[in-house]
Amino acid sequence: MTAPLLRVEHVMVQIGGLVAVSDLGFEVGQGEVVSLIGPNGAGKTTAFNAITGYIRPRRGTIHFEGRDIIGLSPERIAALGLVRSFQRTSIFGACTVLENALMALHLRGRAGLLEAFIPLPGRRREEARLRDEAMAMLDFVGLSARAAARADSLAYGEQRRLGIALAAAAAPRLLLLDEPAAGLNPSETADCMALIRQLRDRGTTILLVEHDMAMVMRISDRIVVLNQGRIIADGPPAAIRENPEVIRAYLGGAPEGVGHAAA
Ligand SMILES: Nc1ncnc2c1ncn2[C@@H]1O[C@H](COP(=O)(O)OP(=O)(O)OP(=O)(O)O)[C@@H](O)[C@H]1O
Repeated sequence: MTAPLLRVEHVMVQIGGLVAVSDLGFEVGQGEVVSLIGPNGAGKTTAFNAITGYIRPRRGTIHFEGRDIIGLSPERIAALGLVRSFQRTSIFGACTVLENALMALHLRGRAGLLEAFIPLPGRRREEARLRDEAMAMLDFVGLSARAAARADSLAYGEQRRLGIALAAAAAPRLLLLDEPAAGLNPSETADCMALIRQLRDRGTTILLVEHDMAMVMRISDRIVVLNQGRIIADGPPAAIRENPEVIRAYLGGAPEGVGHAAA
């Protein structure tokens, strides 16, 4: 058996005096789509922040491709291939969709300072190549027809897709998506699911936090359930749906669709 891409063990995070996550432990294997779910305040965002280097855990270990990443900066972690989705706010609204895509490719570091030293014909070739790559990326997320539009003129679902495309531009090994379907209508959610599947098929492993249970049940290979800062279940959707502790955790004002009792 190969080592998991991500291994989180006994992670404890304190925010102020409060224990936001008490004992987090789960793995994400290469090529999987794993969802992290749980009622409000369960610790999902905190877990994402710890994995991506925005919060330092008090205890525990986080290994990415066998390497301990606790203490590394978010930029360093991203450079290793563990990337978090850009939120809608990180899209430059006043720039065109294509310009946003080009900026994401530049940030990836292929182009950049070095470019200034390339002789002009070479630079033009490099620019044309990047443009082609940016267009291919927009085509991939179904936005090539909108390339010349200002990003803030896109519909909400399109902006979310652009956000995912910008994160995917880094060609990450593991992509963390924070509520990719939030605020989307059913047809936009279907597009978002198709996009996640395409990313997985291209070799990107996906870990997502999502409240849309219908989507989580359909898209996940495995679901990790957090409640009050600890893991209460970890397994394939069919097992999670039937898990009494999960159903209990969600009863009383939880997202619809977990388990038959809550449905
Ligand atoms: N900046 C903060 N200051 C104080 N408490 C915080 C902070 N961030 C998180 N917490 C607390 O830590 C716990 C876990 O919160 P977290 O945001 O990780 O949960 P979540 O599962 O992402 O919730 P939601 O689904 O509502 O986004 C909660 O009790 C929350 O109140």
